[in-house]
Amino acid sequence: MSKSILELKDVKTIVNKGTANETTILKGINLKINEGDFITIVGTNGAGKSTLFNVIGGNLHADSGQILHNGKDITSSTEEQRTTFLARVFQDPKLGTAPRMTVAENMLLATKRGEKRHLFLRKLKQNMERFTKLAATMNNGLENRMTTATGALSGGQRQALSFLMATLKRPDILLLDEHTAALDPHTSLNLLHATNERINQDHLTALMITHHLEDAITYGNRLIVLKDGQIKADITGDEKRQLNTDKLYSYFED
Ligand SMILES: Nc1ncnc2c1ncn2[C@@H]1O[C@H](COP(=O)(O)OP(=O)(O)OP(=O)(O)O)[C@@H](O)[C@H]1O
Repeated sequence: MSKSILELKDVKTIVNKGTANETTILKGINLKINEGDFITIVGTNGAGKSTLFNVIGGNLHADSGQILHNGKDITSSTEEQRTTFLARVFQDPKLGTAPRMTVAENMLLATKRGEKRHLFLRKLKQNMERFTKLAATMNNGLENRMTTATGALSGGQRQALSFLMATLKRPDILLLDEHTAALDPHTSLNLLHATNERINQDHLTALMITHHLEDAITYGNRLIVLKDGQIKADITGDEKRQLNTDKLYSYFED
């Protein structure tokens, strides 16, 4: 049996507590994420997908229930504490990179995720070849811009850099929050391919939110449908391999 990396037990989140607008967003999520799982997550707007990532990332705390990392209770640990084992890539290419620092400097910082970080010129030189090779795996010319300030990159290059940074120091859990949604179709597909390759090669454990049902079916070994704050379907194995968009769409309807 696969080892469980992260487990959510009956996790509920409530917003605007004690007011007329009090709403329960996640309504008792039970989810066991196993080592090596690549889980795609779909659901209608407002289903709770980003809230689920916020609760896993520690940006938002669960109001009840438990979150375990390698069996250890992390329910009340902070976002900062969780960066030691967790990395997240957002939809907005501006998030996740420091705009005035160069591509190589950003990559060097990323090797120290969750630690006290200092930039040493010597370390930059030592790592330049490795960073350039890694940048080249993104197939978008990032390797030719290693000494360019990140703010001057194209959106696609910047997002590819955010992805590389999230995976440079191997995370136990990688959260991809519609990380290709702001890119044009060609650039988006390119990043999706690079993402898939890196996750498979490095046997990363990843969760990816997407609104593209075809992508949710194509990528990953497991697919979760969130509906109204609950897990409506959790599909793996042959069922996932045989899934088509019509069948998947039916989970959204009833
Ligand atoms: N801090 C908050 N205060 C009030 N309501 C919130 C808060 N965070 C989320 N919500 C509400 O909770 C619901 C779930 O939001 P969430 O962003 O998790 O959905 P989502 O599935 O990621 O949607 P989308 O596909 O549109 O990104 C929405 O109705 C949203 O308006």
